[in-house]
Amino acid sequence: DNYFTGSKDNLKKWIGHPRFELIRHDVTEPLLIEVDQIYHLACPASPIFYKYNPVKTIKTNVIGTLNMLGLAKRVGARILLTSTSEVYGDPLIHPQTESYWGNVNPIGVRSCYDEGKRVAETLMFDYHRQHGIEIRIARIFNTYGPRMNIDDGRVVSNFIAQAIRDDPLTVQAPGTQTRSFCYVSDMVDGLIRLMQGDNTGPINIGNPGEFTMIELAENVKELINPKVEIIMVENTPDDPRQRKPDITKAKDLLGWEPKVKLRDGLPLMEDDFRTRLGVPKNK
Ligand SMILES: O=c1ccn([C@@H]2O[C@H](COP(=O)(O)OP(=O)(O)O[C@H]3OC[C@@H](O)[C@H](O)[C@H]3O)[C@@H](O)[C@H]2O)c(=O)[nH]1
Repeated sequence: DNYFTGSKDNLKKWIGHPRFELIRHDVTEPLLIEVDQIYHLACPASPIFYKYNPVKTIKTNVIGTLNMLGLAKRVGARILLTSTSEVYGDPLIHPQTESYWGNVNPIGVRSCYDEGKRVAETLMFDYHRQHGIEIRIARIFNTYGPRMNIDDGRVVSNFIAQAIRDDPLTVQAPGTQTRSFCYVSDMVDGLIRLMQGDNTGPINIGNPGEFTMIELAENVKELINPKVEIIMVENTPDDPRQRKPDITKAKDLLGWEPKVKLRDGLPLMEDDFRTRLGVPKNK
């Protein structure tokens, strides 16, 4: 981790464990270690963070992926890339299947991330075809859960922190745009199955339960703070209008299906946020 968005606090309980090693490193620099498997997850994933230094974001996706593929080639490791639902851009087919090539703006403010991940997928397949590297590609859909950075900026963490702090929930206009939210433990289970299985992917890993941002705000209000206000604020450019994974491949090839529904996952995240913010439930 280079700790650009991550936190050592999240790993406190593992530090000192004989089977755990933490290295401060940035994947845009080469890394020489001995490994059997590489989960290449490095890249800021929240739009506010990946847009903060777009040149660095694209370097992470291109040079970082080249470095990790170089490592995989040198030691003969299998490598898994966490790609993203953002490779579908503002999708014109719904739900999104892996065979859809996407509708992406190549010069927009999100391009450092969505085009960056598209190049990362290309590099993975070129190393596979040219050098016989064993690859796995997951296309992750919106994911949430405990231990997310409270100021991460993504919608679920924003709404939960706002509800706990009695601040208005900021729905970005028009509020009818949709997302499908996957709980973190389901995501981890999907990634491990993909790594251990025989399929290169790309495979969508996400929860097909689809919500508008207004519906998400209403759920957070009802479950966490019925008195909180919901307000409409300005959106950012190129915000995808709809997003929902087709998970037929994940079900058929990995035997994977998400278990945690949004209304069960939100309170688990609320508990963690309340502890870290120091605001008990019945304040
Ligand atoms: O406070 C907020 C924040 C966000 N939103 C809206 O919520 C929706 C989701 O926004 P987020 O910032 O959480 O995430 P996005 O879907 O834009 O991007 C994410 O996509 C999938 C992953 O690859 C990444 O985690 C991230 O890029 C957007 O429509 C956004 O306009 C709000 O309504 N209010």
